[in-house]
Amino acid sequence: MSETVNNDHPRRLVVAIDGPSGSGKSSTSRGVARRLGLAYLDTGAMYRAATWLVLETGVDAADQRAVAELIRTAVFTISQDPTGPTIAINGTDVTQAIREPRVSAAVSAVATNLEVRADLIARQRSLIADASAGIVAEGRDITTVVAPEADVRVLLVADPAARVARRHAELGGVVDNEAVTDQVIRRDRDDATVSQFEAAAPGVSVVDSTHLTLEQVINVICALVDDVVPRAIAGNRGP
Ligand SMILES: Nc1ncnc2c1ncn2[C@@H]1O[C@H](COP(=O)(O)OP(=O)(O)OP(=O)(O)O)[C@@H](O)[C@H]1O
Ligand SMILES: Nc1ccn([C@H]2C[C@H](O)[C@@H](COP(=O)(O)O)O2)c(=O)n1
Repeated sequence: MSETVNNDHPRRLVVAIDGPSGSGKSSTSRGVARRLGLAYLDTGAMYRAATWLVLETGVDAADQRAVAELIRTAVFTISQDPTGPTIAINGTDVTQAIREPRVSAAVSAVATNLEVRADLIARQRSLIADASAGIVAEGRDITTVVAPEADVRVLLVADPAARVARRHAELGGVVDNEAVTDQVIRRDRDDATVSQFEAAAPGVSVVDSTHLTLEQVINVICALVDDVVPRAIAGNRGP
């Protein structure tokens, strides 16, 4: 399907999207960024890359100071192209490796390390500030902590059953339900101890994707952008 891209923005547009696991943040954010000609930042990928490094180096994930020190000195290299985002840490491309179940199982331990959070939040703010053509950034605390001043702030939600089913399908239906439920529901419970993504903060629009196709969700968010920054996408909607 061809898509019309508009990058003739009247000003630098920042779109912030938060939500629980499997709500569709990554797919939706990439679609919105593609349609509006914006960069794309997957902040979850940064926590995953940090976790990959912890596992790779054998640092004890429970040793919060050691983990924080390891990440503080790490170099992240991130491509913000929504058609093919990549991430490397200390020179190793981990774009695929960070999706492995061992990383998904361990990531909350790193993402709930408050020193690591402070470090990655600072890096994310700077990446957003440097995105000269504007950006769609997604995660758990973008609307509330990383970029509360974003032009458009969205909390993307979906019923837990839909989120587990989506993740199950994404993993080819071969991973047992208990493991998938752990990846989605248990991880949300742990992550929610440090970020507020279960209820919308004031000024944040809730979009429920349970009964919407991906295309419909992208349309809803582009319409929210249109409301806030009319010239950003006027006349440039994709099919
Ligand atoms: N509106 C939708 N309808 C049906 N399936 C969807 C929809 N949005 C996304 N999906 C599918 O659901 C799965 C999870 O989507 P995605 O990875 O974008 O979610 P996420 O919120 O970024 O998850 P996580 O936070 O765990 O990375 C993917 O397979 C994606 O194709
Ligand atoms: N801004 C963010 C982004 C992500 N996390 C945590 C939550 C997840 O456990 C992990 C990986 O995210 P995902 O790729 O599943 O979206 O990182 C966070 O705490 N804050």
